[in-house]
Amino acid sequence: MVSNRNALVAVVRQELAEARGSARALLAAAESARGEAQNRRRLVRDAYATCLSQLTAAREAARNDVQRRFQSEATRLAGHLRGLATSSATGAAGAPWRLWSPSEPDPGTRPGLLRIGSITFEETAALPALIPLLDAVHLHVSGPSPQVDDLITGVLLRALGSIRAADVHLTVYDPENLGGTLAPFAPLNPTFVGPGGLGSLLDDLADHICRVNESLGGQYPSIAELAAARPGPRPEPWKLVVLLADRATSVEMTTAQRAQLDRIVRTGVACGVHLVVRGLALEDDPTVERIVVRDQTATCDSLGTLEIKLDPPPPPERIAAFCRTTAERLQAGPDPARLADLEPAEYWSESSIHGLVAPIGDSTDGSLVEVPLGDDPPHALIGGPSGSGKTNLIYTWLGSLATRYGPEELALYLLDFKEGVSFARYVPGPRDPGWLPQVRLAGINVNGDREFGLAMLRHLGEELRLRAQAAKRYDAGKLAELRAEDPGGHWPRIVAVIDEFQVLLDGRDAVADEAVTLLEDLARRGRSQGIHLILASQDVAGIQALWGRAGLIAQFTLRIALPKARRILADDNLAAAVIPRFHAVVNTESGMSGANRIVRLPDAGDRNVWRGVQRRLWRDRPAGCEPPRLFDGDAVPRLPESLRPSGRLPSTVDEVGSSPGAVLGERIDVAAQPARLRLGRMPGRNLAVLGTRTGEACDVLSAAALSLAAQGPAHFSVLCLDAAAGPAAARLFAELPSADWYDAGDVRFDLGPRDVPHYVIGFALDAARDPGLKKLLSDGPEQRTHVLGWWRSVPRLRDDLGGIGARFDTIGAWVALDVQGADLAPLHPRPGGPVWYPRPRRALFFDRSVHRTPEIIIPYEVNSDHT
Ligand SMILES: Nc1ncnc2c1ncn2[C@@H]1O[C@H](COP(=O)(O)OP(=O)(O)OP(=O)(O)O)[C@@H](O)[C@H]1O
Repeated sequence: MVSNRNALVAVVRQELAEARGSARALLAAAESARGEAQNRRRLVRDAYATCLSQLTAAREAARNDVQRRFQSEATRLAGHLRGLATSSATGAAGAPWRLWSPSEPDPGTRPGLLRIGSITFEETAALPALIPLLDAVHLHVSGPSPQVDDLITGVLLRALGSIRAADVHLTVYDPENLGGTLAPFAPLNPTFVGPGGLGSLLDDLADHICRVNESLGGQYPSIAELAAARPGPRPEPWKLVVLLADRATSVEMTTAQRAQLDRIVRTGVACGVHLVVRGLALEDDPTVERIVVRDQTATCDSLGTLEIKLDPPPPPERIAAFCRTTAERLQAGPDPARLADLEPAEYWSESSIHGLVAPIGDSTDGSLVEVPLGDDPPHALIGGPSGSGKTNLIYTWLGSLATRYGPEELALYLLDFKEGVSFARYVPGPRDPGWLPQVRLAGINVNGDREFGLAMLRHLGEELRLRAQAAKRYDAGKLAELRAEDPGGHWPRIVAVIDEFQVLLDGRDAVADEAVTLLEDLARRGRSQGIHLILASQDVAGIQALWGRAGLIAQFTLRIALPKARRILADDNLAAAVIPRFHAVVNTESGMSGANRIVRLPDAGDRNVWRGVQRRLWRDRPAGCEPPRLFDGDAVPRLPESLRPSGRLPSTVDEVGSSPGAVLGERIDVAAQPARLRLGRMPGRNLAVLGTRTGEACDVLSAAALSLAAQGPAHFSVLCLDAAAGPAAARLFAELPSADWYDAGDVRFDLGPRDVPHYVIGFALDAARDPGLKKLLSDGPEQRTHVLGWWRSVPRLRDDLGGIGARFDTIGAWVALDVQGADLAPLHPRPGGPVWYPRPRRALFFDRSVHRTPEIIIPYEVNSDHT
């Protein structure tokens, strides 16, 4: 029993132990499963956290990017808007008060927008807040009175300051303050309307609108039509009507007055009537811009919900100064026309067949004054003391002509004897390669070179001859007939302007005599051939040559006198003495009193303004339009490449011409031709260059030698007997294809005959003191050996030719530099020597076989460094 029990106990124990063991195993498995689950949970949590932080970073980055893009877009947009705003409200319409001053509107432009404050948009820098007014809307302003009045004051000043004073009339209805609200504008003489005056004011405005509308064709244009309309002169000044209504006004307003007001609102803008209203309701209309003011901010129709931070009102002293100067200007009459006002509607649309008509300014009533040139009057004389505006007048006239008549209709020859470059603006320059297409020739810095004036007159004389011949062929009496008979011909009217022409005619010399004769011929016969002269001078009275030839002066029936001009008008015509600055008297009847027209001249001096016009004309130039010939008295011409041996290498097969021409310098003529000395096989065909200017003497000799070398096979002997001429002589020697060199240690003149022409180029030949030279001079030319030598004075040349009493027969040609005319007497065909006053870079050239009198030439610059 006991053992059974024990056995049972043992079994139970066993089972219990097993059960406990498996329970423990189960527990352990459960524990490990739990650990694993916990581990997994931690991993998931970590992954989630990483993912979350990555997402946050990505979101941040994306947001930053979007924000950055937004910022830059907004800044860019704001920049565009600012640019747009600046160009829409330029000058007085947009400048801050601190920098404010009135500004002139550009011709042909419509009024722009006006600044009233600034707007800030999404952290961008503030943009100007602009509103329209003239030619666009009426303004209705509501809000607290002082701020509204400040805003209206600012708007008025901006509007008035950005248009011409004469183009607007201001009316102020201010029953409460009797005009005191806008008192600073009083100097402008606005119409102030007091209490009880509103009804008649509205009636007057309605009548005015009717009248203007009828003059516009009876159709009130819409705002869109107004904006699209071509800018043109306004038929009437704008009427800017400020209605500062008090409570009584709106209470007492009659139905008829309300109806008139509504009519004005609907039709006023189209007819230039603009209301600026506070204290009165205006009916809804597209032409009403409403501004609602709240303390220092406002909103307006055209800017939607954007809040405007209002500008402070303009400082009273700005308004006072503006009104004072504007009132003074108004009293002085309308502003003179500007150069741009003289431009035609379309360039080059006029024909010059019957003459040239162009405005040069306006009269005091604002109408343009036109000046004719043609059969009558054919020529013009302009006079006025220095500084009275002659150059300005010529600029104006030329500008007016050049915009009307194209190069087929008009050719200009311009010469200025002043020390200056007035006409340089019409020719190609370093800053502008363009030119005025009608200009055929321009002379600047000509004051020392009267010969160029003569050359131009000769050229015009030749043109006159050609035209007369053509006219004869076609049996035509005047240019209009010639052009009708020969429609394919090129017969523009020629206008030759000579400023300070007295320089050309001054002095009793051959130049003055020939110039007067040529002028007389041109003045007499040019009329019918379409050649017109415009002569300007500061002292016409002093030109004896002119007054001595009544026939000449009688042709100049068009007279233009600037203030204080003498002798331009008839003796009993005193108009020039009394006209103010920048005015002129235009008289087409030789200055007779009773035929005066007073012109106010525009300011044509601004080179940049002119450059813009000229560029447009130049772009439209006809194909083949050559640049004008420019003669600049201050410029030194370079020896053309074609006249150097490198330009044309001589070859032995080339024929040697019978008399090659040595080029000595540039002739002072219209074609800028080289002056040549023919060196034929005849006695005396030698050249003496005379004077002490080493550089120019070397240039003359070098140009001569190089140009000879360029013409065919030749041999040269270069003699250099002066160290100062050494570098130039050496360079010449190096450039000549066939040459020998001699210097002080090796002087030889017993040079044997050669089978090609032989030229002895002698620098400072007077230093040789060698009797062989005399023989070479006399015998050489017939054997085709010619001496081209430089002697530093005439007596030294004489010594080489045999001393006192020597004859100069062997010197057939000479070029004198700084040698006085009297010293040249022995070499001159007429006793006393030539009239010659030496001046730098000018030489007197005489060739016995072609010249009757010597001619002035400009020695070429051969090497730019003068070595
Ligand atoms: N109509 C004008 N409006 C404004 N300024 C002008 C006008 N005419 C001339 N001027 C100015 O007056 C000055 C002298 O004018 P301009 O050079 O034309 O005179 P001028 O008679 O040719 O003098 P000068 O013979 O001494 O050269 C210049 O500064 C020029 O800009």
